[in-house]
Amino acid sequence: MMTTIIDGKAIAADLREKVAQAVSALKSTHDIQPALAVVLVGEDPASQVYVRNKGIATEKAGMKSIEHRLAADASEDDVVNLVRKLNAEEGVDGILVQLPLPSHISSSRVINEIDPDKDVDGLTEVNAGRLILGKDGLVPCTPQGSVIMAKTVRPDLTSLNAVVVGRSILVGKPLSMLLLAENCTVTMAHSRTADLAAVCREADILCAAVGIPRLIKGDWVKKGAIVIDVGINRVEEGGKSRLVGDVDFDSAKENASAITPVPGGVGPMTIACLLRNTVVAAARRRGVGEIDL
Ligand SMILES: Nc1nc2c(c(=O)[nH]1)N[C@@H](CN(C=O)c1ccc(C(=O)N[C@@H](CCC(=O)O)C(=O)O)cc1)CN2
Repeated sequence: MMTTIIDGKAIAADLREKVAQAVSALKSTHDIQPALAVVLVGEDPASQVYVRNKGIATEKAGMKSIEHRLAADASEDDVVNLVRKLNAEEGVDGILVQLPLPSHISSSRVINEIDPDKDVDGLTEVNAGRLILGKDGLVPCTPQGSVIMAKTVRPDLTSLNAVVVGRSILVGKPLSMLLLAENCTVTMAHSRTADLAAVCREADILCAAVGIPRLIKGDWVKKGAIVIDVGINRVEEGGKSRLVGDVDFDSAKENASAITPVPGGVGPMTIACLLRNTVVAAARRRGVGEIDL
């Protein structure tokens, strides 16, 4: 069987181009330049890279990028006060607090301070509620990117059995809701699911977001399934550091009809969807209405 390797970089580049066109139209017809504010607390090296890449991508799409960096020992109140200030700023359309936060700060408290209409990560309780209720809101970026990728190989997901392995707030739970909205029959599985292999074998769409390197083996993948690997795990192998997913790519691709690689799969979609959410939020907040991207 020919297996399609779903190219996240190419799909993300395409989405970023569409966002840039929407931004250009907002500027020329409404004199609006969307602005994204990113808050980074501490010096986590990976977070610094992600934040820098978000800033570059935001500017490349023609939007304004605002960065706020707080020291690792900033208090929870310092972060909350900054979020409140950004909520009140008319010119800020999107607010994102880079995760993880230092352990002395409650991410849940900080995130839920964000104005839901500026919550471009889609992580506030209000946006989680909107997603469950099927109302317009802002949808978390990585799950949004995962569904876009699956739909590049199978535009209509109706009636498919989707298994989501992982139940995080950032990915597993919202991804399950998005697949339900696509009319899939969704099973939410996790590291403690009894006979996880058997559950995975039922999947027409198998999404792995559990954070365990290569947990999902090739013989857990049904012939012809679409495999979306959300895991990004750094492992040491042969004296070298490399990124691997939650799926054992080489064996899984023998059975899958389509599969996302790591790196170059879902990861790049995260930032592209963030840009999309920012332009969508800007158009709604500023009374232009819905943008179709
Ligand atoms: N507030 C948020 N914090 C975090 C999120 C998020 O969506 N919102 N997600 C991750 C980190 N992240 C973005 O913030 C992110 C992770 C990975 C990638 C990516 O493109 N990865 C590449 C590989 C990169 C490498 O070589 O190291 C890939 O998979 O191809 C983009 C964004 C946690 N925090």
